[in-house]
Amino acid sequence: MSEFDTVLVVDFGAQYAQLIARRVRECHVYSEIVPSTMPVEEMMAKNPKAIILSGGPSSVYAEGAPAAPVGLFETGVPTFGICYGFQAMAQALGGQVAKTGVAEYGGTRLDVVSEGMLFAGLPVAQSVWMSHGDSVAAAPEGFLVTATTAETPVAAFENPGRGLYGVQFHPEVLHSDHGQAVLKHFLDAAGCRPAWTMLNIVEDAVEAIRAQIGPEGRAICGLSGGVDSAVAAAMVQRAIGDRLTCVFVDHGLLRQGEAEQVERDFVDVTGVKLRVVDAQERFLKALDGVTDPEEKRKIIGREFIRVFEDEQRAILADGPVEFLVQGTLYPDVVESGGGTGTANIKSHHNVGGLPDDLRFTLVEPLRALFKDEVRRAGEELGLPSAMVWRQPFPGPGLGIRIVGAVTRERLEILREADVIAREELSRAGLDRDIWQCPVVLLADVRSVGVQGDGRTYGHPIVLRPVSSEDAMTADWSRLPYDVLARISTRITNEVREVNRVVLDVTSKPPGTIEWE
Ligand SMILES: Nc1ncnc2c1ncn2[C@@H]1O[C@H](COP(=O)(O)OP(=O)(O)OP(=O)(O)O)[C@@H](O)[C@H]1O
Ligand SMILES: O=c1[nH]c(=O)c2[nH+]cn([C@@H]3O[C@H](COP(=O)(O)O)[C@@H](O)[C@H]3O)c2[nH]1
Ligand SMILES: NC(=O)CC[C@H](N)C(=O)O
Ligand SMILES: [Mg+2]
Repeated sequence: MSEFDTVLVVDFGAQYAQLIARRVRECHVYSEIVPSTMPVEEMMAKNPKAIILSGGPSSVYAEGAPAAPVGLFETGVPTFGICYGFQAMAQALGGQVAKTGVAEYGGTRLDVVSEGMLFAGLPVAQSVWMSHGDSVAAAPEGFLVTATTAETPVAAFENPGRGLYGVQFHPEVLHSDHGQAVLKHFLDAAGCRPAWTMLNIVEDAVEAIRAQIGPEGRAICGLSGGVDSAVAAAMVQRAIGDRLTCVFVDHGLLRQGEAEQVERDFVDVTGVKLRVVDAQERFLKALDGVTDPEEKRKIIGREFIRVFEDEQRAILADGPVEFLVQGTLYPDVVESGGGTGTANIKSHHNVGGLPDDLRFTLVEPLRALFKDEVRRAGEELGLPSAMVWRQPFPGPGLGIRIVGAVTRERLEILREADVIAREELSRAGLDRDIWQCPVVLLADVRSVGVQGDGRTYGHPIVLRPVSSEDAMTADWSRLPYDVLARISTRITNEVREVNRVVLDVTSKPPGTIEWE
């Protein structure tokens, strides 16, 4: 008998497939992801103790929609359907799935109507995270409906005799109150033993990097001052020492003080070789007049690589550089549409924004991880906590926080508003409470104001404070009113052209964190 049990996550193109796998691993059960197109015999060859069917962007009744793997429910392996997986299970077993016309996105109240196995011992009313437009209208025969919501009469069902369970909500996201307990109940019901332990992420990664780059290879690393690139750089430095050169690109889309922070928090601590490139001119020129978010992202992704190529040539004297290290995380990959059948939500500059003619071999030690796992690795590597706990800032920077074309003047306005928001949030001691607070300039929107007894016709600034664990889902942060008031007053007083400050009160889903 194998030392540990395996759970397969069958991926229907979910945003959250890795998250499900990770939650299973947190229950000390080994888990891996397989595409929904894998034949059942192949799945069975992996000897799974349980199977989880993921969510996905399709509708089960649509032509060409991925179906539950043929023969799966006859194998006797306990199976848990989540969202699309729940709908696919219902359909395959003779239930009904339909578009009810009412969608649920974000936090939703769930009422447990029958405890069953999944909800044993849990509160009858709980808050869960939903993201669906289709619903199970009728459960298959022999299934007990265990939960409902105001809009979804069949929000969970089970048939313990056959080892089949399903929920419409997403137990894998942290915002679902008892999600992890529900998942654990399924794993227990399936007889999975908590015998698997996560091996040391850092040591494994360093070993893999050494093997990939080889004894002579050289690498450059895009270093942004953010936690992901810092951790990736520190791992690579540990693996290949001074054959690594870091490159910080000032693309003109940075916030105030960004460059200084990289020097202070990272270079001083690690002694890594750093080159700072002033590339403002080329980025702003390439972005001139561009308003489409995806186009902006692709341009920024391409220009980053062009800068890295210039650096590749510039340091040729020390020997050729074949490898490019990036702090790519799993959310960057999945949102860029990088899973099997996964929708493209936005092209992250470092994944979906890469040009086709990339002349580097990528080194991405964090590609399967989530931010909080990366932070843990950063602490293990001994990086300073200011670095490890820094709030994320996207690579395309302020370029995707100006809704409209990017100009120097607009960047200046946004930079001034951003620094005020950050100052006030820090002063109120809220830095660790919120995940990040994008400050967005609606450059093509104007509204009427009255300032100094005169009429103004200025732009709105949007505050987007969110709480999150891993950026896959988020909720808007309930900031104290007096902090919001101070930020609003200061921005409208101190930043010319801005006469209105608005608060974004949208969760993710349905909104993403950044506006573009
Ligand atoms: N200004 C920059 N100069 C060089 N490389 C950059 C820059 N901005 C981003 N990158 C590269 O793109 C990768 C992805 O950016 P991303 O913002 O997701 O990560 P990060 O900046 O390292 O961390 P964080 O998410 O905490 O901001 C980075 O890890 C880094 O390799
Ligand atoms: O390096 C990055 N390159 C990008 O292109 C990019 N787009 C979004 N983000 C950051 O990712 C997290 C999730 O953001 P969204 O909810 O907007 O997709 C949030 O933390 C965002 O700030 C990016 N980071
Ligand atoms: N998140 C999901 O799996 C969504 C399933 C399906 N596309 C729906 O909207 O209902
Ligand atoms: Mg960043």
